[in-house]
Amino acid sequence: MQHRNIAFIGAGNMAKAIISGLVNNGYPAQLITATSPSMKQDGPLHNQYGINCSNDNIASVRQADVVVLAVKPQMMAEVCEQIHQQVDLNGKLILSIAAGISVERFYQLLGKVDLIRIMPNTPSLIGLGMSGLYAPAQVSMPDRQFTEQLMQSVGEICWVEQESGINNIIAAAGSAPAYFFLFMESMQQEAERLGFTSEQARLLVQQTALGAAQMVVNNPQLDIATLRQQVTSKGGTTAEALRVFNENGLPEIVASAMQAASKRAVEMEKSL
Ligand SMILES: NC(=O)C1=CN([C@@H]2O[C@H](COP(=O)(O)OP(=O)(O)OC[C@H]3O[C@@H](n4cnc5c(N)ncnc54)[C@H](O)[C@@H]3O)[C@@H](O)[C@H]2O)C=CC1
Ligand SMILES: O=C(O)[C@@H]1CCC=N1
Repeated sequence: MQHRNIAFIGAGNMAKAIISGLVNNGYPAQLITATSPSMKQDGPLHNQYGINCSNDNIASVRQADVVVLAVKPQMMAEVCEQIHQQVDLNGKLILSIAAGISVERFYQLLGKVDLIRIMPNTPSLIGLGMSGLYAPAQVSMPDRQFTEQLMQSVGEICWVEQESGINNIIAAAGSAPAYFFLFMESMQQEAERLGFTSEQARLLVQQTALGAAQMVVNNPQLDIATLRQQVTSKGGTTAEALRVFNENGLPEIVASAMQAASKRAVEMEKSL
């Protein structure tokens, strides 16, 4: 892929996940800078990944071709206004990974910049990310291709045509690792109650989750429902477990939870 000088503004969970995925996939570490207020030049991110670390957003944005805005949505206005006042962003590509900040809001904060919204998720850390991408019509093809390749280097990507699609990506992928973690936590707790040690319970759950996910990946010709049916013997144990899930409305709970995530992103867009 093409290599450009990238500055991550904000170096928290999500930025670290992308940086780790990029460096492990061979992106030149010397072309990556990460900033946060307490960042030391020779801090852990430098030692672990060999990237440049700084507490100076302005200097980092000035020397970058690509700026990844990776602070919390609530911090975004302050961070962008400071950048806008001090740096000419003309010719730079701005990538936002924030939930709940619209392109229109970024234009208010930064002027009419070249901007693409990315909605990644934390499995980018291990190269298994799932990112949604949205670019306004005027963004150039080379900028689209660069962003696509950047995120493909840490996982799979899905373009959305409408900006509102980013909020649905949040519901289906950005927030979704946490849904699976909650499900696995609940299973681990019950496995412990059934008498397994914490380590055994974790192994049982993680290996089963991994195996189930891998079966879905390896069998694109099979509906997920078919894989479920293959486990479910008539009158057997799985059928009983699934009956309890269904009687307690698991599909409806999942649907409401996803709608709540998307709705929250819409609310944030109105307030931030
Ligand atoms: N955590 C996740 O799974 C996902 C997060 N996102 C988005 O990523 C963004 C970051 O989220 P997290 O990494 O979870 O948050 P975080 O709280 O872990 O990271 C935020 C980082 O910003 C830094 N920061 C605070 N003020 C700053 C400033 N003035 N200048 C530079 N850096 C500053 C903090 O020190 C911290 O390193 C958010 O906008 C969120 O919506 C998107 C998809 C998934
Ligand atoms: O919880 C959040 O708001 C962020 C966006 C998607 C995942 N984490």
